[in-house]
Amino acid sequence: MAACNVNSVYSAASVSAIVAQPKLQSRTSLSRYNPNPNPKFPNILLFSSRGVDLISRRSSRTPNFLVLGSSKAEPLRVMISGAPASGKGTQCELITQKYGLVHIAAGDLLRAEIAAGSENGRRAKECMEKGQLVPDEIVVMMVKERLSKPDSQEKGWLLDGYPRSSSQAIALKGYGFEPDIFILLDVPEGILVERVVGRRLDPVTGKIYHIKYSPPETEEIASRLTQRFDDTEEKVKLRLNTHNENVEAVLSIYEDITIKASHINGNVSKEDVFAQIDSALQNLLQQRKATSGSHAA
Ligand SMILES: Nc1ncnc2c1ncn2[C@@H]1O[C@H](COP(=O)(O)OP(=O)(O)O)[C@@H](O)[C@H]1O
Repeated sequence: MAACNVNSVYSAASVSAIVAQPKLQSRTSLSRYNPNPNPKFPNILLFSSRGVDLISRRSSRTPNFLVLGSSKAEPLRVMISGAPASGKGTQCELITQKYGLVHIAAGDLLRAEIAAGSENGRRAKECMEKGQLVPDEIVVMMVKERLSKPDSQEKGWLLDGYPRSSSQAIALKGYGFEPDIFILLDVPEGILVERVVGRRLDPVTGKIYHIKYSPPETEEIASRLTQRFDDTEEKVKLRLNTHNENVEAVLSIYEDITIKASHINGNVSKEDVFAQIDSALQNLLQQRKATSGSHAA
């Protein structure tokens, strides 16, 4: 499904312009290494999605390789997706606590833009009111800029609610941002609407409550809780439709790195869902260790 059309400002040309400017994100610069001191035994460059490692041949006869320089442990790059109220926020909190990643939520970036009163914010709100996707020309640049900041580059990132369409995935890939893992929170649809309609935010602490399942601790907190403008039954149904229309296209792009963290009947606790995610992330780190070990061998 296409993004929402706001005042006809969305054009295919603007998106292809975004996609057509690939920029290789290499965290290891070749200039960091000394030039090969012995041209008789040429250096070997090992290219991988993790950057560039320089390997020098010790002798032309012995097939031993000495790793002279390798990029320091790469931070994790994680994408998380799921229907409205599938628990992305809760899982993101648990993931960032344990793995120290920078949490970047596309919806939060858009709400900040609305709060800032910008033209992009005004246009985004029109789409969000309808439960539709905000045009790529607004979202892609916002996410790309946040991912490019030094904290995301150094600590790694957890991208929440992006991409929501194949064009968003392709645009980000064009800028050199690709995830190590794509997590899909799989929650039965029946429980989602109830979760959304009862969801409340404490604007002071940022904590999310549910009036029935996770009520505020005190009267004082209860009196200041707010509700997101799109957390009504009518709007969540629209958002669910949008999610269902787009999820398969996005999944097909990340098929080989997708894990589904499942709520089965909706009865699984947040700790159990996190355990599934945690185990997938640990496996990924183990695999990396094994791969870097075999490079050094
Ligand atoms: N990647 C995105 N592309 C386009 N629109 C988005 C994107 N992320 C969020 N939005 C807009 O913001 C709204 C709220 O998103 P979010 O805060 O993630 O909540 P939800 O859990 O309902 O998806 C979405 O319904 C959509 O209109």
